[in-house]
Amino acid sequence: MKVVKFGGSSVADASQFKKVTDIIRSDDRRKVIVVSAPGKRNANDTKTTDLLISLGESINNGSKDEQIYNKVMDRFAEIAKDLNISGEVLGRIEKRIKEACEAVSRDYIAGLNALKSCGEDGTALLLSAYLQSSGLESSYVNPKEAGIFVSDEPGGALVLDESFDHLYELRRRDEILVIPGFFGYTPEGKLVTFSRGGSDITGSIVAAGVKAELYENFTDVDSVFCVNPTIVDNPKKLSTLTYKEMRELSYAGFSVFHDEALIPAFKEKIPVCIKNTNNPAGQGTMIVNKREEKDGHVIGIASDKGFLNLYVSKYLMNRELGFGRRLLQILEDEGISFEHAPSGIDDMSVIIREHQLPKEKEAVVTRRIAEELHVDTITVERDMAMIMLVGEGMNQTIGIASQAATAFRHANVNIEMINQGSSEVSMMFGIKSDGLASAVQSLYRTFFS
Ligand SMILES: Nc1ncnc2c1ncn2[C@@H]1O[C@H](COP(=O)(O)OP(=O)(O)O)[C@@H](O)[C@H]1O
Ligand SMILES: N[C@@H](CC(=O)OP(=O)(O)O)C(=O)O
Repeated sequence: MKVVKFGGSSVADASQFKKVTDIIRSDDRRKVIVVSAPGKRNANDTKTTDLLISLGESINNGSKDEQIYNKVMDRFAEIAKDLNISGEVLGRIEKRIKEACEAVSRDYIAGLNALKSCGEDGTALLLSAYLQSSGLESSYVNPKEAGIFVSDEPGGALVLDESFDHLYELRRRDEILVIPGFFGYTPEGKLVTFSRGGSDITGSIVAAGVKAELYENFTDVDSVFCVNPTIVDNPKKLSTLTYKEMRELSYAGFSVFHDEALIPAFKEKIPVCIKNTNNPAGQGTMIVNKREEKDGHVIGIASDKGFLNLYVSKYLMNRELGFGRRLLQILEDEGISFEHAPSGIDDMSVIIREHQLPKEKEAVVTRRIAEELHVDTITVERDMAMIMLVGEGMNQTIGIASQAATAFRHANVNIEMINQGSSEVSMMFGIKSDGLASAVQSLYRTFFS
């Protein structure tokens, strides 16, 4: 049995639904289907999830934006019309969206989660109806019915262990099951979504639960590339990656697969295959537990903007027991999570995502650090980017850092920070954001040309 997830780009319009149906029909092991909400049809389009979020915000600000509401409904109506799906299905979708809009007025956070889930829910209803009308026996399965139970963390839910046994029961069903991705229910019955891009997580949870032979993740690229294809033209395709490599790469910027989505599949050792809905015959990328050719080379370069460096220095910091703990405690008190914390004898840097430390909070945090830790210097440098070189065994290979440093020099980009850290499979470089593209291109030439 295979679990197959189709991302937003794969269900963006009726012609994509037809490709999805052909893919499902072509292999009778494709029994459990997880879908996202309709994504962008072209570069200037808006994802349905983003429309739903804007709709929820408008309700919260006091007046429901009817234009956005109509845009959401039009997207579903157009797909239904082009696929000849009955008005009853569209009526069900509309009813759910209206109920979620009312829920937003009562309780913004809970209501917004319900509203966000309508994108995936509507897609699942439409797809199962279309599969039926195409002669494939199929049912829509709500995540509650499937037994996807999650923690009560709206917009960032985590799966609860009990889900996996419930999901195993789905194996008893004969027809093709279509499950909306991106959300689950707390044991008390409250709908909660995963973080953005979370349909990948649903797919992985379901694959682990039903003990699938393969988790196929269909998107709009032929494979995972060794570098973001929007930064380097025609980059090298990766045929195989390990779970560990992919998790590092996703976390550090490979948006093609959610970084949290690997864990359930990894625990059950279910291989993951990333494939293209627009070219299903292509080989795709396999993500597995072990890769044969561990040649010690860099296999991927991930990058992301939007970081800051909170830097503190204090003479004799090395002698002050508990300094690091107290600094990180202040961040914890203020609800700020950090990414990396490289340190020197008298200095410590904490790398934080910029959205975690808005300007108002920055003032509070820096004042507390200055007053409570009596530091000599404290600075906050924004507009930082992180570049991660990833590859199993890479850190045992001599010369990677020096080759990387040469690549940065060729790109004329100053390295602000290097962190080989505790990960066995990655090396991180911090630079100013404006040098990101040229640094990544230069690293690509060094390691892949
Ligand atoms: N290293 C990479 N390899 C492949 N795609 C990448 C990579 N980094 C970023 N991407 C982007 O990820 C996109 C696919 O992910 P996403 O937009 O979430 O698809 P979906 O609509 O299927 O959920 C690609 O179109 C590509 O632009
Ligand atoms: N629709 C949700 C969840 C998701 O996984 O979407 P996509 O498959 O388009 O990345 C989002 O936009 O966050």
